[in-house]
Amino acid sequence: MSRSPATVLVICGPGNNGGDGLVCARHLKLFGYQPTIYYPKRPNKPLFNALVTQCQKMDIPFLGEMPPEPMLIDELYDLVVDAIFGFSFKGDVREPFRTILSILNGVTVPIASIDIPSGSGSKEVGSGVLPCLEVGT
Ligand SMILES: NC(=O)C1=CN([C@@H]2O[C@H](COP(=O)(O)OP(=O)(O)OC[C@H]3O[C@@H](n4cnc5c(N)ncnc54)[C@H](OP(=O)(O)O)[C@@H]3O)[C@@H](O)[C@H]2O)[C@H](O)CC1
Repeated sequence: MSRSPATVLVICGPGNNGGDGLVCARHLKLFGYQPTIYYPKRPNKPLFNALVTQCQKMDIPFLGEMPPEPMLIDELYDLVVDAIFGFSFKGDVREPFRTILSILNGVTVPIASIDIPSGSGSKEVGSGVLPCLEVGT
């Protein structure tokens, strides 16, 4: 990690894997890291709304857009947390996640995947993102 505090981009998907990402961001902040969240497709359910509120109250920023180039992610963040899809991913990956996964496949900073690498088994993204670490839940 090159910055102090280290910066972490947490990318959250629309299901419980994404919810785990929101919890992860909160804990990162509590442990002194500098998380930023990208959460493009938010289910309108009380649990997820509450998790978002908790992050907002802890002043964790939410990005409005995915950084468009892998190089930009490499410049701004020390680590990416992939909380996009877990075990309920199926079929061909749909937008906006198709673009997101292809950008992630170009980054050189470490990627930590929650549960499993997002997009595993998809034809478009091969074996999914290539994490340096998988964290089971
Ligand atoms: N006991 C446990 O094991 C626990 C695991 N947890 C974590 O939760 C995930 C599984 O959560 P789940 O909500 O079932 O599913 P996912 O987060 O993996 O994803 C579901 C959403 O993904 C969308 N989806 C699925 N396939 C695609 C695709 N090809 N393209 C785009 N989007 C896709 C899906 O959308 P639909 O439109 O299909 O509905 C869902 O929105 C598990 O892996 C753990 O990380 C929990 O923390 C609880 C305990």
